[in-house]
Amino acid sequence: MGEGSGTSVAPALSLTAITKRYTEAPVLFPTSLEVQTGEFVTILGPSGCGKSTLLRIITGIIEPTGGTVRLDGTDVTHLPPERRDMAIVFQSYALFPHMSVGDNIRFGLKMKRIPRAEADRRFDHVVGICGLTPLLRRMPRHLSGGQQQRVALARALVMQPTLLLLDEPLSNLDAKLRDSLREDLLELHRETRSTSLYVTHDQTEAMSMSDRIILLNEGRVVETGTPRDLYLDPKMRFTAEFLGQTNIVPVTAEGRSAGTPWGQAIALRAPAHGPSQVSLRAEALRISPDTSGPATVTELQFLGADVLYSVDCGGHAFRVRRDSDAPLIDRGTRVDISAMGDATPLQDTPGEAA
Ligand SMILES: Nc1ncnc2c1ncn2[C@@H]1O[C@H](COP(=O)(O)OP(=O)(O)OP(=O)(O)O)[C@@H](O)[C@H]1O
Repeated sequence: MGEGSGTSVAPALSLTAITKRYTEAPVLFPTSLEVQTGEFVTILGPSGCGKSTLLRIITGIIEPTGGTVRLDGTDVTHLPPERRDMAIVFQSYALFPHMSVGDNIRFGLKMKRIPRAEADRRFDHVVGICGLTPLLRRMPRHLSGGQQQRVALARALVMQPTLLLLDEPLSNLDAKLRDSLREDLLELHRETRSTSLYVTHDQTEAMSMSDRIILLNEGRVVETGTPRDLYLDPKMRFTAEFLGQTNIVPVTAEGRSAGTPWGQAIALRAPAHGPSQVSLRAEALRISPDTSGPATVTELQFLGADVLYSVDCGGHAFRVRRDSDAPLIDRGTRVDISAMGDATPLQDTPGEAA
């Protein structure tokens, strides 16, 4: 991976107009994406959206119906998996059961005939940062799930692949272990400066780990961006609803301004005309008791740090989050409602039922 002097460096991975049909119906519509060297990118989407299909195409387990896969600028579309410089960590740890932890990690280095001194250097480095030194002589069956996944990760990292693929690697672990391994994964990514493509249906994992998220639905890229951009300023309705909890609010737009069901004019970040929709997060809405207010509290849930209110406003249901140290507002109370900040008009994704 040369740093071209002044010339642009090819992305570690680039997919151009990848399509896939197993039978009649397309599973992937023309899909293009790039992962730059050193990036941590997540492909996020609900079950059945085509994540595994895309991953299998990237690894070379299946061929796409159309399009091109490039690794560091080289076309690998028709190369078998073993000739692609990638390593993959699966949700099932897939360690060799008859080999010790140390031998599992060394296996790939031997297969690739990496010279002894270089192999030892890489092995020591990765084992050290993965915290596996005390476990090197153990057999996989004597390890916990979290430890096995750490070994699988070390086995992949030691190969220093152009691309590290992580296929739902945390989904077999319990919630607490998942949180701590998530932090470890990020630290490892930074320390090894690997280029990582993470695949998950879990929006919390995607938001907390990624430099960028590629959101997939029904075989199409819906939207791509940093977790912050996708959460705070989604352009697509699907994005707004998939990431966190939000209110899809019907508005009447006139250029850069839109009228809400409670009669407030809110600023739009992009112009729109006529009936439109915007996403307003539960924390972006405010309510306060007001006997002549346009809304009524229908439900409240105490969640610890905050209280989630359900509010009815002219037949529309909205959710509003308030700090729990603010005075509680009882069910049945009339309230005034307002939105903080501006909003982006949402678009429906192609193929999505309107
Ligand atoms: N071998 C196959 N033959 C026919 N259809 C398939 C095949 N593999 C997957 N599909 C279909 O392709 C679509 C996408 O499946 P895929 O496994 O890629 O989704 P996914 O996002 O990885 O889902 P999950 O998170 O549930 O694994 C689904 O409708 C699935 O039924």
